[in-house]
Amino acid sequence: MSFSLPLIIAAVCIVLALATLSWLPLRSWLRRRRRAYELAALLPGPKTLPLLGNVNLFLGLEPSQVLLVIVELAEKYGDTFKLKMGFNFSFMMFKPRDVEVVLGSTFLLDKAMEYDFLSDWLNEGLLVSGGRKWHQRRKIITPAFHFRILESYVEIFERQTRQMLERLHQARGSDGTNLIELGHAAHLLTLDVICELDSPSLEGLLLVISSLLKFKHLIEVTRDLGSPPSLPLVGHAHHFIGKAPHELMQTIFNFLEKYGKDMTLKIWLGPELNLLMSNPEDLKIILGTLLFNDKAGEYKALEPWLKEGLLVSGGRKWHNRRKIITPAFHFKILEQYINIFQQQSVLLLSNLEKERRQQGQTGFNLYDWINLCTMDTICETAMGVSVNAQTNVDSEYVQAVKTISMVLHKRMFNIFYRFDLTYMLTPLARAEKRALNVLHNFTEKIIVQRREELLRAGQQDTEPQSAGDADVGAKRKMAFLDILLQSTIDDKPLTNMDIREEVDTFMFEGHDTTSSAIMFFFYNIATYPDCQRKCLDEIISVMGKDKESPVTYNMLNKLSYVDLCIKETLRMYPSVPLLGRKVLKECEINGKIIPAGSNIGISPLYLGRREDLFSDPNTFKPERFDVVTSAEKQNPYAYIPFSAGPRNCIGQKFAILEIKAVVANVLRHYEIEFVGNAAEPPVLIAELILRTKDPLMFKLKERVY
Ligand code: HEM
Repeated sequence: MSFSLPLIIAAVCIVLALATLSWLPLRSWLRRRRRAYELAALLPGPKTLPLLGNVNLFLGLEPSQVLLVIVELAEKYGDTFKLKMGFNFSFMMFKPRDVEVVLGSTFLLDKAMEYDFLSDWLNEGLLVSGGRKWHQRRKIITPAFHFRILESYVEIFERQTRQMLERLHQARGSDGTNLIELGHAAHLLTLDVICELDSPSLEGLLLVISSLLKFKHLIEVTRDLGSPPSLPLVGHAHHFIGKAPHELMQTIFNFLEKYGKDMTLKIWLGPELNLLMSNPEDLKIILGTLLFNDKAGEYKALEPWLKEGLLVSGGRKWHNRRKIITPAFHFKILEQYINIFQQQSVLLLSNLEKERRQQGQTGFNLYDWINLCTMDTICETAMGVSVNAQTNVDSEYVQAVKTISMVLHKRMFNIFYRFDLTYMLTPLARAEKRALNVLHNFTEKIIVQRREELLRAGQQDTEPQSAGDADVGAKRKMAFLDILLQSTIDDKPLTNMDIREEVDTFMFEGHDTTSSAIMFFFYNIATYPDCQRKCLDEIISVMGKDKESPVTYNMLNKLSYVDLCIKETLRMYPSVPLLGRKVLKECEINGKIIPAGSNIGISPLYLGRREDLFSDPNTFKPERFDVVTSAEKQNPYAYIPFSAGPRNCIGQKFAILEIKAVVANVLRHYEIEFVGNAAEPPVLIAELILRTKDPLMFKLKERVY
């Protein structure tokens, strides 16, 4: 058999090209192509040619004939058929019901490939752009088409029409017999009109007018919503100025009780409209659908650290990321983490033991030790390395996490730090910059290292070889980081920056929340000793009397009474006391008009303490969550410590397992006693994470059994 030279060269080129392509993106591309072929096979369509597909049907046709061919094909193959243009499928849809689904969808917002031809001229203008960019632009451009603004254009339409008529009159000739091309004249008219509208001064004016109109509209449509007395210009801001952090939340809750209508309260902070909504029926729409998927302005403070990570991002970016991160929380993966929970709990116990030995009469504050434990845990599970926070509190990374958490709280809740311009001049801004440097460098280093290890190993499930940093100790399985390193979006692997956003988001969202929950759990069972006893009995019956035996996934799943106590703790003390969403499009929720541009605030804390939703809400009653014995039926949108719906907490199962592992280990060793007045509930501060005004102090008594 003999081969010709061009054939051999072609074969070598193909082999080289395949070898240079990284296997992962190629595999994912092939998977997508296979899926596209499978789905396309379900639809009718004309026969295809190799490589060309159906391109031959349109070759050499005049534009007017293209439409005729499509109509003919529709007659032959029905309302929905496929065309294959080269390697890509196009689906032609003529059924109004299908068209409604496509055009009404919030996901199918990106334009077809054919629009790429426009991008040299229009770049990423409204017509061509997609995702977050399209979202933001559409929002600011929409008011320019308000009817009041359109009204001001009528004069231009009128003037330009008069000019066109003049041109037509001349073209008609003196005897009126000349033929005129009306289409061309109309084209010139619309060109003149649009150029006139496009002038920069008009743009500025439009912006001012549209802002005023928008503001007026906000006032009009929300007139019927309940609100406390307001002042001109400041709105309701004066009610909050000068209030201590713990008074702010109480003030809002009091207003809701007094002025709220249908459990909704309207608060104007200057020109900013905030709606506090707490009717579970409304929350079903807000949290249960993807209509309100964008986060409120307050989340901006998180962006310097988390950039566009899962917690902060919106639109398509959020959707793609959520899809690829979800498998990282599969129970098979969580099971691998139990060892880490156990090892970190043992370190916590040794720190608690040191404190216990010198606790004195006033006891000590458990929170800081718990917080270091949850920091170590999330770091090791998300990145696969330990920062040794519990044994090395002074580590640069640990200090940077603490600094940034403090900065975020201040930026979100202190008016002095709210505005970028004034904030930049404060020492806090400089501290934030230094901390961000440390955090970002650390995460980046781990990602680069792991990427290289994966590349070197040439397979996807290797253990890391070394961490190579003074702060970085043990090496673990890295399901979360590995999943991100192996994922693709639109056939492209995630960049180091993309991955850093998500790893940092886990670091932020995954440790303060859990430590707050563990601290309030200890507070509750310390002030309800019967519940503490029941927890201990259950722990001993599931895990035995050997205090040192490690917890397992199965054991944790059997701790059902502990589970009820965690649920009840999160009802009374939800770690995230307030959530916020931004309304992008005016809508109606159960009869209330919610205007575009307003913020929606939702408080899991307020909902959890409402008497009409939870009987005797200020009493710790874990049994209320027992589905077998309790008569109390929980509304899923009234109990929302992990939020609800498609954008709920992705880490909730992880969090519950971690809390159980820590409390089971601590309760086996110590009886927990609250030092303070148990009859006086702690004064709460509802910031980014729920905390108490004064530290909760505890004494630990060694258990002997
Ligand atoms: C008791 C512990 C926890 C509580 C009470 C909690 C609560 C919440 C809440 C209320 C949200 C919604 C936030 C919003 O809409 O603005 C949320 C989102 C999120 N949580 Fe948690 N969380 C906990 C632990 C964790 C842990 C351990 C992780 C990671 C391992 C985690 C990762 C996330 C992420 C990534 C999001 C954003 C999800 C998205 O927007 O799609 N959380 N969490």
